[in-house]
Amino acid sequence: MINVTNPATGALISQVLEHTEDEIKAKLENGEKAFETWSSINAHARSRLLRNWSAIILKKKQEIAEVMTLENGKLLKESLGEVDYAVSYIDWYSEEAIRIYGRTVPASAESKRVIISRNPVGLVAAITPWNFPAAMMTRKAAPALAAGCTFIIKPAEETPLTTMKLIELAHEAGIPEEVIQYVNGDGAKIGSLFTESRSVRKLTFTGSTPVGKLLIKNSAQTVKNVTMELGGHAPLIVAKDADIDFAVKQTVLSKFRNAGQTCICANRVIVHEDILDAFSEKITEAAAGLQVGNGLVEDTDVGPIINKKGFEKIKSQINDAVEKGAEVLTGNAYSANEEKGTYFVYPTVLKNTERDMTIMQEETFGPVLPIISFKELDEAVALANDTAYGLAAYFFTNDYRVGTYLHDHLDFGIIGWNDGAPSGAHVPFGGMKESGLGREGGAEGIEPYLETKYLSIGNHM
Ligand SMILES: NC(=O)c1ccc[n+]([C@@H]2O[C@H](COP(=O)([O-])OP(=O)(O)OC[C@H]3O[C@@H](n4cnc5c(N)ncnc54)[C@H](O)[C@@H]3O)[C@@H](O)[C@H]2O)c1
Ligand SMILES: N[C@@H](CC=O)C(=O)O
Repeated sequence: MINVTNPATGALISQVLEHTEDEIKAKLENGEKAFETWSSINAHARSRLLRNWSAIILKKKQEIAEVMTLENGKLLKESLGEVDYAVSYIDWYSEEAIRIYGRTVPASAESKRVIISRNPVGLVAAITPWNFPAAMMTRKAAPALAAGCTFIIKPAEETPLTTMKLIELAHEAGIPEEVIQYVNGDGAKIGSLFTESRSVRKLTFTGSTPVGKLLIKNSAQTVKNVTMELGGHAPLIVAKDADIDFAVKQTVLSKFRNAGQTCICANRVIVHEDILDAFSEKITEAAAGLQVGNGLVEDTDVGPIINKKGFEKIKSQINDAVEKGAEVLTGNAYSANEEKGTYFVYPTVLKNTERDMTIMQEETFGPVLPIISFKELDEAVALANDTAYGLAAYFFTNDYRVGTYLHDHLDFGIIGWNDGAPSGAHVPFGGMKESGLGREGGAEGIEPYLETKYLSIGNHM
């Protein structure tokens, strides 16, 4: 049994049954069998079913958002926004379902014809994290179902309820039970069952880089197609000419959303030395004004940290930075109750940070903003690229030459130029280097669910 608790209060919300190994294997078999029928239904019918699903979700938006806030802790307004964000993936891929085109290619002989078709890969297994329990699920399920694949998901143990609700609604919308399924239980155990299974033809994962690497390695046993959306360590560069007030607003949005527990959160702020004091003062004032508390309370700006492990990681990064000489401009304050299991971190701004501090090397996943200064642009680029990660990067400038230079030189999959919130169903989301493989969203996001089949017809008239 998995206990699902509210990270803001420690209260038990629900107990969820863990699936046994036999049950999981049976579900994988059912998913594989259902592929035969689901993949042969015409694309317009699949598109209509996806539209039914999104309409039903929107009718239950408030209920789903409340469940999400209870199990994840994020602000209710952020949960409501996430339901819309999750639905936008279903809507986008309901439209892409009817635009999966093949090609004909001029043959090399008069007696031949060549046809290239795009076909669904088969049963898709997904493993998702707790930080976006609705959107990370639909970003995978919607393109999979649109392409004609069947789908099975293991949500994070911390937040299974949102996923279970969305899948119940998919069935209510008319999508057959074996076409979209969930299993609950331990990540490592279910991960092994997914990677070992020959029924699963594709694995899609969002979560930490170490787990992603393990899944890539284990998927080699059955040569599975994989998509990996892993960790980030986003730099945010503020150039000398930037509109400081605008940059501060966007940095707050990027950094403190979901209490800093977002893979594309700004993790290091790199500010030109001429505006360092002005920027630091303004961002400190903005961060210090944020209210920390329960996401169900209207005035809250920053909710709880998901669990003790996340809390300890954030605290140790702040301590390491302070020990190595960082100046605390605000924060470095906590409200933790071990007995209840509730952990809050007050928005923290650190100045005088250095490259050798852990916070400048690793993903924080918390509301902490370290600032480092630069003089020349190539120095800012070197600092930004000095990481094994390559998910998102941001910069603020109104000088097109600075902007295009930064765009050309930053090694990241997602770039926000004067934009702290670049995500969307219509764009390809994903990272370079150890931040992942493949893209989700946009026209690119359906590609990983399709195989290319080539037909050569000979002896033609
Ligand atoms: N890219 C993202 O959106 C994202 C999301 C969540 C966490 N993270 C990163 O990961 C860190 C730790 O968070 P976490 O512990 O929730 O992430 P995690 O990678 O451990 O968990 C994500 C998902 O993977 C599952 N999982 C765990 N171990 C597994 C295994 N061996 N095989 C298969 N599945 C497994 C979990 O049950 C969960 O569903 C965070 O601090 C953050 O840096 C990134
Ligand atoms: N925050 C991401 C998801 C991963 O954390 C998004 O914007 O989609």
